[in-house]
Amino acid sequence: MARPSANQTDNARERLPKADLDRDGLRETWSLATYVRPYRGRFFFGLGALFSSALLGLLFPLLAGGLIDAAMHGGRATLPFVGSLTLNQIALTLAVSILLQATGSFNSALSFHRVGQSALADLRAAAYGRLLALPMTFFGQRRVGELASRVSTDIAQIEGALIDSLPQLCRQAVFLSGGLVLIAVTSLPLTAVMLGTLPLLIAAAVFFGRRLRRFSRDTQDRLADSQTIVEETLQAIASVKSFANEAFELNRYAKANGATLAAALRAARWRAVFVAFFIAALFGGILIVLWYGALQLQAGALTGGELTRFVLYTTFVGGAMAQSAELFSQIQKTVGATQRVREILREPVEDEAAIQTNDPSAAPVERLRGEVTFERVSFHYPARPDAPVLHDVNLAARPGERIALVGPSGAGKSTLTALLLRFYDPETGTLLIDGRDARTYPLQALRNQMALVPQDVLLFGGSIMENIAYGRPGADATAVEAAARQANAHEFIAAFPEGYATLVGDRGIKLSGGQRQRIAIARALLKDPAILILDEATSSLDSESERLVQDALDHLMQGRTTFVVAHRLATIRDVDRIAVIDGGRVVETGTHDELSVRPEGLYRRLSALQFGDTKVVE
Ligand SMILES: Nc1ncnc2c1ncn2[C@@H]1O[C@H](COP(=O)(O)OP(=O)(O)OP(=O)(O)O)[C@@H](O)[C@H]1O
Repeated sequence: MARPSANQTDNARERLPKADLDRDGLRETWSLATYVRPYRGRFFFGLGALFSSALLGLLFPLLAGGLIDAAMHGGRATLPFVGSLTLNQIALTLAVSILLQATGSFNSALSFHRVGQSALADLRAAAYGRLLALPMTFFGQRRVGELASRVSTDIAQIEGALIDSLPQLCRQAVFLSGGLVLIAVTSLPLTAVMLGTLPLLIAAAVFFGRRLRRFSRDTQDRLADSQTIVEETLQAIASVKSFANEAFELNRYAKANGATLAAALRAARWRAVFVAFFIAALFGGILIVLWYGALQLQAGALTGGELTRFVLYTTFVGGAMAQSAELFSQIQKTVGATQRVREILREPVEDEAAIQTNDPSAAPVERLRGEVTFERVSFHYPARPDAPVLHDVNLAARPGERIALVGPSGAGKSTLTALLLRFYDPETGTLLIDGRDARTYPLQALRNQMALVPQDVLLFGGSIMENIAYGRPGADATAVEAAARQANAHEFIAAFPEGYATLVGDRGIKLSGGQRQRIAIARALLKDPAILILDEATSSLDSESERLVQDALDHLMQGRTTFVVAHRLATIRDVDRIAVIDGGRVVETGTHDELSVRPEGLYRRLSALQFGDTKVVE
């Protein structure tokens, strides 16, 4: 999946639902502390630095007011908590406090970033590890792309909370409580006047805030709609162009874009009204405080320095209050994001042992002989309990036997191979491998002895060497080359100027279907499995390529039990036995010759369909 851009992530974060701040939600969020624990030393150091710099910040109005008082009263002023100082001493203290404050801010910012990023890297790794270990059932019930982007958005939200919101919350809490205490110390009547103007501002902020949020969510939704159009059309650009539908798509986009603009303008009008009101209310409030303060000054109840100090503290308190609404909403979003990430971390994995040891070889199984027996196996996919897929399937493969699974589309061929790989377990009946119930083997160790050569071979972004070595991570260059030779891939690889270092995938060269298949065969050869599953490509290759692939497959199948999911009957002449599947049942088994002569047999009918009425595969 394409990595979301910063902008997309921000948009997605903007749209995250908020959770109720109930006890469970907060407990879930608190559980994130596990990820911070390894870095707790640095975390508490950062917290200490943060509180010190916030407290030093609170000194500023006190000293600034003191400067004015000293200037007006013979060069010396008496300050609460500090004592009597000269004008220059006050200025020097102020300069030192600013320096210390900057040092504290530097240390706290650096510590919170380090702790936050490290904890988040651990959380991302844990979430990814968990996702990889979840059973196929989980992926069958969710849209994987959506899931991946949701996890990355949720983790970005948590990251923002750890790095920005939490330190901000602490700083603002110091400013709010410290500021309130210090303005009350400065002048109680003036504090009462200031607090009197607050309810109006808070009510306005809540009223406008709700509307603004609704409008901006609306804008984001519409923006997402128009982005979906862009993504869809770019992904399917070949279809758009081949249908010459550029104008149609442009029109569709123009409508969605127009709706985004209309929503954005509606939000902008409210925002403008809000800004105008807030500025008028803010300055009005300051005017009232200043007017009353000036009266107090005139009456001699307050000094000029005290009034300055008071106004500065008021801006601290006001700023902290204004930020608290945003911080509160960030906390709500973070609680929601944590809950969703924790849901994934709690999902049961398919093989707990593999997760814990993180080492597939931890529970080794001796080399399997490759005997496979489906014994009265019935199965339905967990997502569709009402649609049975396999009914009472009996099928046995001797070690080294090659069995082709043929049958109409949707008959259940791939499902049988999915059970063999233990992506799912049978509903009833048993799958035996070397005479032992497949469920009793350690999952990773079992899969280590199987290889799947799929229809659509996925090559990872990286070199050809890395792509082949995927079959046995850590394999050396000689082994990779030997596998490539056996898979008839060496020649075309060596013909590239960069040979095995040639990059493939999104940023590299594009290989043909036949070349990709031979890479996949080399991968499987390197893995050296006892049991092999070939999901044959539906589209035919040209005859030369087909010969090379077939030859490579012959090498691969030697000495291994092989199940070939066959779509084209022409390619399965050499198998030992054919199992014909229809409607989830094995309806016929036998060799090509045996099945071709059964008068009413399904195989004979399928052959007739593929090769013309009279001709049966030879
Ligand atoms: N993940 C899934 N969840 C639910 N149902 C599924 C799933 N995968 C397949 N099915 C259903 O199971 C049935 C058998 O599918 P399966 O893929 O095994 O058929 P097939 O014989 O391999 O078909 P084809 O030749 O077209 O690949 C189909 O009806 C299909 O719709």
